Parts: sequence; structure tokens; C-alpha cells
Amino acid sequence: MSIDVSIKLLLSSGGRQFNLDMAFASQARRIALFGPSGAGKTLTLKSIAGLLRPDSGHVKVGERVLFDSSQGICLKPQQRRLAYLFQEYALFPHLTVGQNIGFGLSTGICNPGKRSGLPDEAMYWVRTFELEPLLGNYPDQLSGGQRQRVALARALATRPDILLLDEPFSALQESLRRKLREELAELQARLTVPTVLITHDPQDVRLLADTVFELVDGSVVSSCPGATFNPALPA
Ligand SMILES: Nc1ncnc2c1ncn2[C@@H]1O[C@H](COP(=O)(O)OP(=O)(O)OP(=O)(O)O)[C@@H](O)[C@H]1O
Repeated sequence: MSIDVSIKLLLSSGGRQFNLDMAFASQARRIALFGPSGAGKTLTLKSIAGLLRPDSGHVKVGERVLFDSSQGICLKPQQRRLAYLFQEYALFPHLTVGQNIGFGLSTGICNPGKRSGLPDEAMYWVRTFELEPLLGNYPDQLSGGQRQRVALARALATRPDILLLDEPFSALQESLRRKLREELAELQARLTVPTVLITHDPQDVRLLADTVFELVDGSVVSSCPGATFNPALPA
């Protein structure tokens, strides 16, 4: 699966302007967009997800055109067949693990006879990530690693073509960050779905990306294999 992004977006507020002029294309399964705060990582991810509409350009995933200003194509977020994992995974605190994973999934394919009430695709990830014993628990009763697996199961159950990861560890202290990063790398190795990760941490890039694009001031300035990544600028 390839991803091809070429977008322009001019934002102005309070007398300041930000010029997003982002272009990258890759066939790598694990892509990272790396850059300091304010480089345009979130704006790019939102544009891919359809949460933000660029002024011009295109976003293609494989053969599918998600956005193309010249053809007047702009698919709605729910039509884009991608999953977006927000910072710290944003689980619903008042819903159980099972309800969190089932949230937003079509109930039409549910087998009502099943105890979990979850469709087969969701149960596949529940079993793969060993979440079955936790289905009745609430997020605050889980470890960081378990929360990560719940969020991934919830995302993957929608059968996305591509998985977008938004700074998953940004708010965590270093020891937990290291542990969850290693766990995520192991989970990633078991997935076939391509991932696009945004981060300002070179360690995330080295462990979680095959290819990295380095962003500065709204544009890509370089790219290289993730494993050997050494940022030109400190993030
Ligand atoms: N609605 C807006 N109007 C004007 N400027 C904006 C708007 N949204 C974002 N920006 C600016 O665009 C720039 C890029 O923002 P973006 O959130 O993509 O950065 P980022 O690389 O994700 O940073 P961080 O790592 O801090 O999340 C920032 O300078 C931000 O202030």
C-alpha cells in the first residue's frame, strides 16, 4: 500500500500565518513524520484523515483518492477507511473495554448470541492482543500497555487501510514511554496495515518507522530509513 500526499494550506490567525506545503510519497509499511513543535505534523495528519481540508493538492492511499482539489474530490472522514489513534489513546473512561472496542462499529454484523456482543473482526483483535479477560474492565483499571492494546484493537476492528498514530507517548514519563514504545513495535510487527506516525522523538522513529520524513516549518526537508535516523535539528 502506498501513500502519496501533496497538500497546501495557508492558515492565518491573530496576525500570524502558517504555510503548510507538504509533499511526500512512500510505499513503506511504517512511515514517520518527525519534526519539532509547530512543524505541521498534526495539520498533515488531520488533512490525511479528512478532519481538515487543504486549499489544494491530493491525498492518495493505494489506488484510492481521498482528496484531490483538481478533481473536486474530498471524502468524508468516515469514508476514508483509516483509523486515527489520538494522543494517549483517548479511551472513553465511562465505557468498559468491550464497549470501547465496540463503539462506532456497525452492530449489523454482530452476533447477538455472543457474550461479548462484539463482531468477529473486533473479537479477532481482542484475542490477538489477549484482551478477553479485560472486556468488562474500565480504562482506569488498566495498565498503560493494556490501554494501548485496547486502543489498537478498537482502531483495527474498523478494518482501516491505514493507521494514523498521533504522538502516542507524548505525555508519558520516560520509563513508561520506553516500555510502551517497545510494546507498540512488537504489536506493529504483527500487523499488515501500514502506519503513519507523527512524533518529535527520534527514538520513536528508530523503533517504529521504516521511513521517516523530517518536517520543518510546514514542509519536508529530508527523508531516510527510520532505523538510522539522526535528526538534523533538535526537536
Ligand atoms: N487554525 C489555525 N490558524 C492558524 N495557525 C494555526 C492553526 N492551527 C495550527 N496553526 C499553526 O500551524 C503550525 C503547525 O501546527 P501543528 O499542530 O501541525 O504542529 P505540530 O507539528 O503538530 O506541533 P506539536 O508537536 O506541538 O503538536 C503551528 O505554528 C500552529 O500554531
